[in-house]
Amino acid sequence: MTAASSATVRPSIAITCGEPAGIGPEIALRAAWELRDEINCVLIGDAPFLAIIADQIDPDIALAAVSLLAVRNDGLPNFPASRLVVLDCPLAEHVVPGKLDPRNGRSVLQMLDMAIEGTRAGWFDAMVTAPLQKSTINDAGVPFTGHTEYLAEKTAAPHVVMMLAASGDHPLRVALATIHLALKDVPAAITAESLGQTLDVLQHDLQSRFGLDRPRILVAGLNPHAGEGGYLGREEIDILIPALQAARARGINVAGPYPADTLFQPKYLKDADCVLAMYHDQGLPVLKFASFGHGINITLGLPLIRTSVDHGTALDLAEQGVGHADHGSMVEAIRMAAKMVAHSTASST
Ligand SMILES: NC(=O)C1=CN([C@@H]2O[C@H](COP(=O)(O)OP(=O)(O)OC[C@H]3O[C@@H](n4cnc5c(N)ncnc54)[C@H](O)[C@@H]3O)[C@@H](O)[C@H]2O)C=CC1
Ligand SMILES: NCC(=O)COP(=O)(O)O
Repeated sequence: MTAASSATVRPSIAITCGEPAGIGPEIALRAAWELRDEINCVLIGDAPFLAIIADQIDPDIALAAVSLLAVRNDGLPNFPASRLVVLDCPLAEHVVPGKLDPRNGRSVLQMLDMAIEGTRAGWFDAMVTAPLQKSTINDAGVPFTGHTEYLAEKTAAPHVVMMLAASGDHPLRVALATIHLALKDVPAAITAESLGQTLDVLQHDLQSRFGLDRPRILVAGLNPHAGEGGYLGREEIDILIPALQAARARGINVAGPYPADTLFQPKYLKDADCVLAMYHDQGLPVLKFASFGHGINITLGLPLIRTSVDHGTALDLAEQGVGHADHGSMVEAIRMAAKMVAHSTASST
């Protein structure tokens, strides 16, 4: 039984604080404190370091540190909402805001490992991640592409999908057919099989985690003008159209491929639950233009709920000290995780 299975209990959500030299610790603390009456946010990070940042934000923020061993033995402690629980994940080195130190890279990954363990064990109902610096994890000697791929590997998820969502009642949602991939490798990665798996994951998770009965998915073409009848590329004719036909035959409400430059207009979007873009920089700039600062990054296809912010580590802001970063996207990511917990609980009962 997870912590949110009783309506009277605040959902417990793990928040990994991410790259310590970035804005992650600050936005995690600010958001957790703001939401404390509705959500039990458990921060995962270096407890003494977080205490310093908390004090700089607001001396009223009260933290209670617990060790992984204690939680493994006794479960999450039950503190009142006026104290934020910190699951201690010690850093290797002193942090200088704005200055990356690969010696802390492995601790950042340990935060993720703790969140995964705790979410799978039922200490947490979901996990939310603050941004990390992908290059610093690689500089620490660990090949790393992103949280999405790391979580897929650690949970043995066969196929995951990155989806970003704006906030609001009828939010724009943009999912990606390929994720962190060099542009030159994109065309070869788009196969009928991978597109079919992506559409299956989208359909499944939009139903089970978002409560949408029959989600309508619009698919962007890969090439300009969706290939212009084959004169500007054949991927639409050879791969996308057959994959969409097969998905329709499986009962998925999918349309396209549409030219990506015309698809993102209200006429098309008003009846859509999600747009599937073919690659990272085809879909995400649109979403970020529409809602930067309030967008949410969601990983679909995992055996757990994970959301994140729509931005990176913002070292330029961290370097200036606390008080410059907007924590709006973190608030939305935590709220979205809590909503997904509620939908998932409802759809499994
Ligand atoms: N979920 C994650 O872990 C993500 C991590 N990243 C990583 O972050 C690092 C830096 O990426 P960049 O491309 O520089 O993007 P970035 O989002 O860190 O910064 C881009 C611009 O947006 C501003 N900005 C970002 N977040 C803000 C906030 N909360 N409030 C106010 N302004 C904000 C920054 O000051 C900067 O001017 C990279 O290593 C990248 O991989 C990027 C996106 C997501
Ligand atoms: N552009 C989104 C991004 O890079 C975040 O990736 P991930 O760390 O959530 O996989």
